[in-house]
Amino acid sequence: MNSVTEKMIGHSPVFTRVVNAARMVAVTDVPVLISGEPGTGKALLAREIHGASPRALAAFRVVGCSGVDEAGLEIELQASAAGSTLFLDEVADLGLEAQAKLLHYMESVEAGRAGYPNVRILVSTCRDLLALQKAGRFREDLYYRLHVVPITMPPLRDRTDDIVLLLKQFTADLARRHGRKAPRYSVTARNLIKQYRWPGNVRELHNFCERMVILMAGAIVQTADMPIEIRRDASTASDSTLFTLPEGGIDLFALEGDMIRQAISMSGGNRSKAARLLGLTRDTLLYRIQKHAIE
Ligand SMILES: Nc1ncnc2c1ncn2[C@@H]1O[C@H](COP(=O)(O)OP(=O)(O)OP(=O)(O)O)[C@@H](O)[C@H]1O
Repeated sequence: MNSVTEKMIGHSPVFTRVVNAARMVAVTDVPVLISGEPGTGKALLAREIHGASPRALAAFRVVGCSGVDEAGLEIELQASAAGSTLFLDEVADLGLEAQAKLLHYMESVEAGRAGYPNVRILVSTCRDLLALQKAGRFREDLYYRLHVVPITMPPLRDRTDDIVLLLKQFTADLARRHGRKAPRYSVTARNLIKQYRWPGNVRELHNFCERMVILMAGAIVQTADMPIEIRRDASTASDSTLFTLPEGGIDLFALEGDMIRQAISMSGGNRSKAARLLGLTRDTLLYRIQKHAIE
């Protein structure tokens, strides 16, 4: 049996937790509800759960639910063979009648009714299913039937530890696929990549790597070679001026002392907390407290 981690790249704690949950649920028959923003890897995880399950040798069928009505769903459900896995992508796009059909199907499979072969259901959504359920747009009974083991794929901005790993792996794989020499990244370009919020998540990072492999094969990617949205995001996030120096200048030493006093007071005298507020290590803060002779 394959491991769930085989194709899924990531080593951040939040990602590892997801993979561990997927590994545990893979060996069972229960439905899995995979939520998360677009491009976070929901479909890939569903495929990996199937691949790590005792059903790995049977079919894995994907049905995109957008535009699928009750009759369309019925056809898809009937086409699923015993022992296979059916992945319903964007399940919240099913209308209420189709939802009723799915619920009835899942209940019938679970009860082992004649004409209902043993098919495992995995679903994904990028919507807030609970909110839809409360708004009357998603059946409550179906919600709870699907909600046995919910797994939430974290957005890439919450697993920044994985960005460089994904960048390296995607670059190497895509360079091989396109028969190009992999580009390398300057330190500043790499920092921009780490700071960017990646609203399209792993898919956006993958597309970016592909673009760079094609356009910058064998070269060193500099800031100027990066897409405008990545440069713009970083300039608003970190490169922008934090504080504008007045024309008459300032007393930097006094300002530093003042900031340290404020941080100590804000943290109720806790030196570690104060250091965190100032983005310093505790040792550096203690050194500066001494330098400013702060009590
Ligand atoms: N952890 C990962 N390791 C390697 N590749 C990944 C990972 N997560 C996602 N990908 C890749 O990113 C792309 C988007 O993933 P996927 O289609 O699974 O996302 P999704 O959440 O289902 O997106 P959508 O909601 O838009 O359908 C795919 O090419 C997938 O192979």
